[in-house]
Amino acid sequence: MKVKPKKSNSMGQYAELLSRYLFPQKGTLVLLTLLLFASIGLQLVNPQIIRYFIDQAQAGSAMQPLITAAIFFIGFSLVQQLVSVIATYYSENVAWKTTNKLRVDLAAHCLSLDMSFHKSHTSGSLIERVDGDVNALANFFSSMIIHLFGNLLLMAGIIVLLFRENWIIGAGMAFFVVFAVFMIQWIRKFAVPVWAGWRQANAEFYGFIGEHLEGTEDIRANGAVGFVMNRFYTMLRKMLPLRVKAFLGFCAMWNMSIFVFALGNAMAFGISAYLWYSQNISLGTVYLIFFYTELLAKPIEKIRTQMEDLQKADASISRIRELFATQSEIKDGPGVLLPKGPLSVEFRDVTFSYDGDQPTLKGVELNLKPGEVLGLLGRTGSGKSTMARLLLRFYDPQSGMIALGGTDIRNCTLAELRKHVALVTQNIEIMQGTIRDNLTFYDHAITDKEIVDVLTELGLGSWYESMPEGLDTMLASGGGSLSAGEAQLLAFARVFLTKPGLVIMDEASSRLDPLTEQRIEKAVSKLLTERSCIMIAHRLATVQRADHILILDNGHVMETGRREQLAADPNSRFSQLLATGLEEVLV
Ligand SMILES: Nc1ncnc2c1ncn2[C@@H]1O[C@H](COP(=O)(O)OP(=O)(O)OP(=O)(O)O)[C@@H](O)[C@H]1O
Repeated sequence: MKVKPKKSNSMGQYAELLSRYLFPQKGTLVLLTLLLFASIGLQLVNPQIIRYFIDQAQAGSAMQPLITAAIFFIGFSLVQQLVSVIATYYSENVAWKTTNKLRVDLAAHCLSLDMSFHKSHTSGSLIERVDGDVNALANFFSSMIIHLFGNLLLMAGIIVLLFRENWIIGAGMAFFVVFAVFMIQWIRKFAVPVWAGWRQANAEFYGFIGEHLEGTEDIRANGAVGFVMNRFYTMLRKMLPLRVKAFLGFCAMWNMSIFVFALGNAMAFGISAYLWYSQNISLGTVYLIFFYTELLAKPIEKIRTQMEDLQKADASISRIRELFATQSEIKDGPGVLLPKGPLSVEFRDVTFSYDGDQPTLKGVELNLKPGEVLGLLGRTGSGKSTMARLLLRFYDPQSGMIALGGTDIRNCTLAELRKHVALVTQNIEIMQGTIRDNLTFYDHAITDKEIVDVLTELGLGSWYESMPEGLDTMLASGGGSLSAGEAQLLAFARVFLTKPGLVIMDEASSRLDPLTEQRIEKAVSKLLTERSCIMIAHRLATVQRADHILILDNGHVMETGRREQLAADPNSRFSQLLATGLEEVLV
């Protein structure tokens, strides 16, 4: 897996992301910008109406102009509310559509990455990327740019209008804006790091709870509940001072804002009082100045939070770009198609290592004819599952070649290869969902009749009939509602439905009850007809089905040959295994 070097986010990268995800929404963006202008205009106009109202009332004017002004004021206020509701609707829409597209792209990219990537990244960290970081970008996409620009415009509009009233109040309030931004930024320097510390402690705490809830069975079985609780209390104790500090920091920020804006109001009142006494402005204008000063608080606060969001978005963009830059080493081949029906399997001098250091498979050779069954034997850790992983191209060997139906598997696309090769492992994943979804993996091309036929054929007919809602019956995550045998048979049913040419089966090594074993034996017989099969065998009965035997020892082929021949040769390792009993020797 290659990771391109990380670069800091330049404007170009922002532009790239915006043009790719936001540009398709340009119509809505134009509408949002227009709504924003309308909202700014309405916010600036309303105080002017109040000023007019006060001045007219003070001058003892007739009722009619006052009523008209009041109606205009109410009308504009209502329109402003309406504009803000419509703008919220559209900005949420843009945020959802753009981030969803990004989420889909990231999820698809993660799924396309090879196993070494997934082994080195926990599912939690991927969820954090695909959802957490993308959520952090929602605001960036939906409104940040427009609102940042809009708030700057509103602030500039207020200052310009104040200058229009009187240059002293204009200059005074311009100074106040600079002072307020500086003070709020200054106090943030102290408050933000304590918040970051608190969030980090929080993330660790939830990670701890999640991990230990998942491992509840092991913790109880090992009598470790007391130790875990001890650690839990220790973490809580460490969190208290962080929480107190974080809230004090928050309080300091909040109080600083109130203090700064109170200073602003005091200054506005002071200047207004002076101008009013010197008869430079009317009482209505005093109110106008007060109103605009109050209105100034909003963009200053908003610009501050938007700058914070921009910092968060910047970190998320870096992480998302890094993930997109991670490329899978397992690439689609030119697209050669595999033949239909049972596939021959060939390993030619295959050497493979997970870490590029100690080889797990060394010079492995195998020749299996179409429709034959290979019994793959070897001690735990000898490399049996690794051979299966190479056949599905979860990894590629460092040297040698693997062919199916005479085609080098590196020449097929991954989708084509995985359509023809099915893997049934001991760990059967049952997802929370209907029986249908669990069997078809959401492939709507598979009909209900096909599914029911396969279930009946595998001896699951009466089990299926007992399901209250048929194929729509929900199965619990992890297959809690199924017996081990039923779960195994459902895994076989999945394979039957995909109709592969090669089945790789990692046989369950644990003993099942005789009845279930019998059902599984029958199902395996059906599974093997008209298919090639590689069976990682743990039971004598299974080995008896094999045409060919391959025994691995520490990544080497220790012995290989036709089963009858090896069984007949008293010196072969296989005949010794048969004599001793497979389970005792191999497991
Ligand atoms: N993802 C991995 N990264 C690094 N090493 C691995 C990885 N998977 C397996 N190995 C190592 O490769 C060797 C072979 O593992 P493999 O799973 O193929 O053995 P196996 O014969 O199938 O064993 P078992 O019968 O216990 O399943 C082991 O030493 C194992 O520790």
